[in-house]
Amino acid sequence: MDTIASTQGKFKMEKSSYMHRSRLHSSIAKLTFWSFVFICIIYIFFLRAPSSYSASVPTDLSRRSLRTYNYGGATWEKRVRSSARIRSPNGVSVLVTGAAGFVGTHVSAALKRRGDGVLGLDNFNDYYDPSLKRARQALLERSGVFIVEGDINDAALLRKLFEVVPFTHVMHLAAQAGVRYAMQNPGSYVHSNIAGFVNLLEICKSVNPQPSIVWASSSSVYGLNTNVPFSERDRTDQPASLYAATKKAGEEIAHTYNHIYGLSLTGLRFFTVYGPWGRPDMAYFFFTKDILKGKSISIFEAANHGTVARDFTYIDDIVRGCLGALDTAEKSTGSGGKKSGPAQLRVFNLGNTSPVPVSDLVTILERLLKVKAKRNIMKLPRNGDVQFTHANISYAQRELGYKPITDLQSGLKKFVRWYLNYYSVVKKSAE
Ligand SMILES: O=C(O)[C@H]1O[C@H](OP(=O)(O)OP(=O)(O)OC[C@H]2O[C@@H](n3ccc(=O)[nH]c3=O)[C@H](O)[C@@H]2O)[C@H](O)[C@@H](O)[C@H]1O
Repeated sequence: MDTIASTQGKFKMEKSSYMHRSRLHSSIAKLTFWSFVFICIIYIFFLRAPSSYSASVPTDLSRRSLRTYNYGGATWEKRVRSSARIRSPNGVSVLVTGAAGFVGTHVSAALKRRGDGVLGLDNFNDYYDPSLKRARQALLERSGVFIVEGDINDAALLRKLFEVVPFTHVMHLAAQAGVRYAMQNPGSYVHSNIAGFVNLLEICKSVNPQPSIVWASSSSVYGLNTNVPFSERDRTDQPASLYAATKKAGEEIAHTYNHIYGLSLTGLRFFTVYGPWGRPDMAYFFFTKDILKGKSISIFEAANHGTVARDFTYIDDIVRGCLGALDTAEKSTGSGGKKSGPAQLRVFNLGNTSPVPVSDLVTILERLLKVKAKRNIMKLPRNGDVQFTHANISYAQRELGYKPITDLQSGLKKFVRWYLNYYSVVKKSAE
């Protein structure tokens, strides 16, 4: 054997021509066989895959295309069940969408702490640094919360989750956030805040039992409203940004699903939520980063040097509001996609009731960071920002027992402590 392989020359070639031919045939047969096996494996792989594989159509407009996610299988189902298992006598089982997000992480952790079953869902998109989302995921994992990686537009995945766990509640926090980014990427707002929300509601209305749903609306729905403080009864038909318009659309969509299918729906209008593990696209967060780097920050002011202010609300207060909403949510009344009676439909402001000018926020940060900011005062750009927000929270106080207790100074102190610690650890581990 090794002489044939190693010897060159005419004689040897002639002598071995039969063997060559037979080897050639056997090689072709082997190649055909292995190609067949390979094609079978690819075929089986795609057949077993959830519908999101075939639905994966990336578009520039949406940015949030349905990526390929892996789910299914006995081990995966076991993790899902274990995460969603209720561990306290009056506990509930909650599917938290956007669980690797800022509010989602805090709400998931709080639910888990009190013994509720919690399963997270998040698509880990790159709107802001996904490594922060991964760090939040790791934090939740340590407390026993599993986050399934997937998109709320993936109907097959949502159906599968409800097959594995009959969730009593959905805390829907997955969304495309950010007021100003809507001008850069309008499609992502439609994809997540409208199409994604409708997809989720379609699943919720058809499963049995239907869950009760609490979801994140936004203070931005008040848009150009000038009544202060903003009350749930005020008009919300003048959104100033596409973000606000999609959240307002969400409120109307919620009305429809409540009306037709008997889904119990509670919308929460969050007012500029801030705190540890926050969102890097928000002003308090990137101001902190830029002040520490000695970079100048832009502070917006309205016409005629008008003050721009926000009703900044601390994350722990928001979490209490979310839990209050879940705890007072009544059951949905439909089954098999049909309504059998009127169901609860609510919208609440969750704010702090004390607006603070953005320039004061910067002064607090300067004190906490012990660094003077390089302030660049500029005109409020016409890209969706409103001049001020101010929540009237009496309805939430009455119905949910909501009572914010954190002023901006104390809340930012906790944020800065977290920020310095988190980024020193990240920096150290990168060295
Ligand atoms: O309540 C909400 O529903 C929304 O809250 C948040 O939006 P906003 O209140 O606009 O927060 P954020 O961007 O932190 O700007 C804070 C302030 O800084 C001012 N601002 C901003 C940037 C800048 O460079 N300079 C500046 O002065 C700016 O004019 C503003 O006055 C969420 O991002 C949004 O997803 C949504 O949840």
